[in-house]
Amino acid sequence: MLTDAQLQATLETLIDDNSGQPYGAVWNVVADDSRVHVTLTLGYPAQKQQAQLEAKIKELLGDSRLLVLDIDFQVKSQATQGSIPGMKGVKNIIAVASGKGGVGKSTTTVNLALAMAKEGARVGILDADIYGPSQGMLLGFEEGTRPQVRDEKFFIPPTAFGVQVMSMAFLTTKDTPVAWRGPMVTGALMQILTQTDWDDLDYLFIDMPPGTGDIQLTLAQKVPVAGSVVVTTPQDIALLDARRGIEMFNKVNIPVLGVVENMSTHICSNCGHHEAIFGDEGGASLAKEYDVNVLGKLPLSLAIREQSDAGRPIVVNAPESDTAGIYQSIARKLGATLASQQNEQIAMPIIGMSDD
Ligand SMILES: Nc1ncnc2c1ncn2[C@@H]1O[C@H](COP(=O)(O)OP(=O)(O)OP(=O)(O)O)[C@@H](O)[C@H]1O
Repeated sequence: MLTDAQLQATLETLIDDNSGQPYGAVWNVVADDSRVHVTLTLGYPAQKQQAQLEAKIKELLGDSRLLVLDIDFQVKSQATQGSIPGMKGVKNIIAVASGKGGVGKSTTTVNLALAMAKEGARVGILDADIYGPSQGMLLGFEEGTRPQVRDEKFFIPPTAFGVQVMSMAFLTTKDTPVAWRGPMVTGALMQILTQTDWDDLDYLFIDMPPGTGDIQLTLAQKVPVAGSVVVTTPQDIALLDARRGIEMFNKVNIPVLGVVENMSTHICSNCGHHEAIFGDEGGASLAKEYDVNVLGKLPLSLAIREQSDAGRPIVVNAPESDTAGIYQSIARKLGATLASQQNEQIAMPIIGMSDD
């Protein structure tokens, strides 16, 4: 029988699918005659991997004793671009952007946020897509939803499926934002961001306005972002636009944690056949050119659209579906990539809420 130290050393060599690297020294093993109790402490949440990891560990150790696996995690605040002070109540802000509209950025944001919450994290969404705020609809909020206000100063974000949500749409009528000019938009968004009473979030996802114009650039400079995700479709033109998205983040020193390729293949609803109508290497070549990862590819799927439209995104509506599994995998990879930045924010100054 292997000693605890030997078991631990073996586990350290196991490859973490989410980072592509060995797990390393994140294991603690305590064994007796009848059972092996393994605790894994990660820098990102991975609760949904419990069964899969148990199977991998059993196979690797080849030990006949009962295996008990606890997966713990501790999300750390990563540094922000130019060391901008972080936000109170939020460990890491992740900006989700696209070079152009309609590629599925909002759908990707909501499903990734919900997937991250299912992995065990505390998650929020800020809908900064001023020209087409859709997070309220995607999460099934009634039209006219308004946040509660505390001390006449702070918004308490409404929650859906355990995720805290704020949107410009909760504060305006349908026609208001159209007339807004750039500086007003960024000013209003910064105000919403800093005046929201975010409650102890590991990750706050920002659904950015589509495109790479002044508003997006100003937001990327002002919001204390730890990392970004660029959503693209495989068509060439969208990829060209996605390049601009990556370049924008590079310009302001925000790490691009990865690319999500949306509507990547078509799945026939009759026979289930996958077809890459727009080619299947677009995201990969983009990622190679800019040295970023493709975090995952989502199919063009009727279920994604229908369930989003119905206010129950697929990750909560059909959590065991293959598509929900892809979002879970992307969420974990995103968390692992962010945690591996080795850029932890130390003695973080904080902006935003205060009770003074
Ligand atoms: N993988 C997918 N399969 C099928 N439909 C999808 C998929 N992803 C998004 N959609 C649908 O495409 C439309 C556009 O998606 P979404 O609103 O998320 O895009 P967006 O990039 O945020 O758009 P905008 O730039 O206008 O905010 C929606 O009707 C959505 O349901």
